[in-house]
Amino acid sequence: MHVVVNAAMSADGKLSTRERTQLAISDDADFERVDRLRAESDAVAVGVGTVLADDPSLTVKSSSLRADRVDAGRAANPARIVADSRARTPADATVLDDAAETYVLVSEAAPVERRSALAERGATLVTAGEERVDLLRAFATLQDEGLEDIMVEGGGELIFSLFDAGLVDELSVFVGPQIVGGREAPTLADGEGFVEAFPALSLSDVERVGDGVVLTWTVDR
Ligand SMILES: NC(=O)c1ccc[n+]([C@@H]2O[C@H](COP(=O)([O-])OP(=O)(O)OC[C@H]3O[C@@H](n4cnc5c(N)ncnc54)[C@H](O)[C@@H]3O)[C@@H](O)[C@H]2O)c1
Ligand SMILES: Nc1nc(=O)c(N)c(NC[C@H](O)[C@H](O)[C@H](O)COP(=O)(O)O)[nH]1
Repeated sequence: MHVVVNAAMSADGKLSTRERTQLAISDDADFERVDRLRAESDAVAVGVGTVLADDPSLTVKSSSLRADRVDAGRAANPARIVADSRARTPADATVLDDAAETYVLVSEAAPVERRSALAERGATLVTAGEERVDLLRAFATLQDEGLEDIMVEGGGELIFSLFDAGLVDELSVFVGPQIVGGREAPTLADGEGFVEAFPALSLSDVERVGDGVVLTWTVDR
């Protein structure tokens, strides 16, 4: 399995505002790069915080990239993965529509009626972990399902946990030309934070995009 985290942050490192509502940091050129990354992936993953804040579709926007996938014998859109310990994904969330297959990763603590509601909407549930999703186990199950190339779009809570679990192979970040500020605003890696054994990165690419820059690192092992 190969896991790429991709996100967009302001010049001061924020993924959105202190109100945690969706904020377009990427410009059109960067959203096109994100679309190409999605099109290359078997699945696109987010945390339920992002589903609740943004209601994303996580589909490939370019019809020619979707057609290329179909020509290659793949589904038009990559699968979608939502890490959702307590099955809080709303039944009417866009990620549950029929544009792509959707896996919801839940813990044992997810209420039965919430799980049933998601299963009724066609989601495939993967249960791993007691209170919180055990990402190592859940991702092993996804690999058994044939998902090899995973793109993670955020948010900061999920990204921190994936680094903590040693699951990230590559990180690409668009750093955009604005200041957002706010000590409560989400950053690239939130969660508890590391105080030692910081994941170390090696820079593999730097690309100017408009007034921003895309930084790509591989994660040292
Ligand atoms: N700029 C960007 O690239 C970008 C990308 C995605 C999200 N966002 C923004 O980020 C914010 C949402 O991010 P967030 O950090 O609040 O939520 P998140 O999307 O990271 O989701 C966190 C949730 O994931 C679930 N989860 C399950 N297992 C987990 C585990 N092992 N570790 C951590 N979480 C686990 C939990 O229920 C948790 O509440 C929104 O404001 C959104 O707009 C920005
Ligand atoms: N690359 C990127 N740049 C941004 O400026 C931004 N705000 C996000 N945010 C990621 C988040 O998951 C969004 O909700 C999805 O990018 C929406 O995806 P859709 O268009 O609904 O498919 N991602």
